[in-house]
Amino acid sequence: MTSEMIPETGQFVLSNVRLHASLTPGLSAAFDADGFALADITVADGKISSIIANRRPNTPAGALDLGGRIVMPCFVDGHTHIDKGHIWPRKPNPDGTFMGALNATGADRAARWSAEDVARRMDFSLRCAYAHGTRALRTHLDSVAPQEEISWPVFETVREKWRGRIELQAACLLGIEGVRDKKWFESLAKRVAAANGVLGVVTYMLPDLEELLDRVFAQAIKHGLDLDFHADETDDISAISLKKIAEAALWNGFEGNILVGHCCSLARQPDLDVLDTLDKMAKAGLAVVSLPMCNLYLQDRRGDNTTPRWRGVTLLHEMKARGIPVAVASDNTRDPFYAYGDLDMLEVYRMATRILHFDHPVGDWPQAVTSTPARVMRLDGFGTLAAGGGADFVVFRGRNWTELLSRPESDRIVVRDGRAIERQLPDYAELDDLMVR
Ligand SMILES: O=c1cc[nH]c(=O)[nH]1
Repeated sequence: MTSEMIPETGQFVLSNVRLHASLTPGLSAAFDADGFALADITVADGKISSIIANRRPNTPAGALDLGGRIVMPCFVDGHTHIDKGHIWPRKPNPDGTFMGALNATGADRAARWSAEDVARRMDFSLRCAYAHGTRALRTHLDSVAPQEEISWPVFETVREKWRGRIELQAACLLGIEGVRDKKWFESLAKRVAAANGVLGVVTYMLPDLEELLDRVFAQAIKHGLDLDFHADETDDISAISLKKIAEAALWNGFEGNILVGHCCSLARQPDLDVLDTLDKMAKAGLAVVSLPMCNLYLQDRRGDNTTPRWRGVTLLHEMKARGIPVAVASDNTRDPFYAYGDLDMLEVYRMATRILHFDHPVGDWPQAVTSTPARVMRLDGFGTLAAGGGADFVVFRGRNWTELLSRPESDRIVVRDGRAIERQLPDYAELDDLMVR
């Protein structure tokens, strides 16, 4: 089976495909212990016209027999930084630490992030994401003055260019002390609202954290914005800004969506404190995105050649058990916060399975890279496979979890609007002129 075998137009049937229960809400079939069932997908004019259980001993005439290959809906990547992506060759992290990342990125941004530089690196990142099968992506945009005046207009142009291929959202990113400048923060919130964006800040412990959070919530309410936080990206057990966000959401009566990323320190805190925070998060309706690859890279790195002793990720299983929506996402790619990555959500899922134990049982963890981030991003119909929905899916070679998650699946077939797309990844050399030191 190759991409050329997918018809260019009209109606076709993909028979004997393996679908997961958590991603096919309308499918009535005998799912096995791993959550899979064999099915037939009919595609007509770019949409899925039916999905039915495969009960036939023989492939129906004219259908393509996929031999039990796994088919998943296109991915939704809910937390990325495509404004930073691919600066590593000109600005590596000197020691692999969080502070090393912050300082290196700040210096690079001030010196190099022109509109052209940001636009070209964003486009490069999106071509990677698209080729790997991503259909929607939220990026944070460093919005420390004066960068917001450059990156937001670039983002709006890039979003238009990519409409129909990748649905793009952006959230502003700044340390929460930036909110102390009320006038500037209000102007940023207006800019974000005008661009249909999401209001985001990075939270850590400050004496006036509660007051600053109230200002963030006030601006979100005033401008009708959803919220997206980076919280407690540290192993410091005294970092409890996640709990403060939940409390602020409750006392401000916030009704929009709130996504919180990282939340690393929670995994280091005593059980009773954790339970209290989880209760408040569930009550406040927070959703969480964990960034397993970036957390593994940055957390527990002391810069002294010692071996890391924890995985850096937050308590996703405990959150999920409380009904808190949980997702995983790419985060940074080839920048000082993470030296690697290619916006490949299958890689993220594979790494999450290993780091976070998305197995034994697999249950509905596949939703963490598909329908859960879609819900948080208010993207109806994304991240599931259903009759009437778009024919946007990825055909893998793997026929079970161990086959799917053991190889890179570089030859996967990505179908968008019923057609197999060209999956050529951009050449790094394209960015060489931007990487001169
Ligand atoms: O780009 C960023 C900023 C903060 N934290 C991250 O992990 N990445």
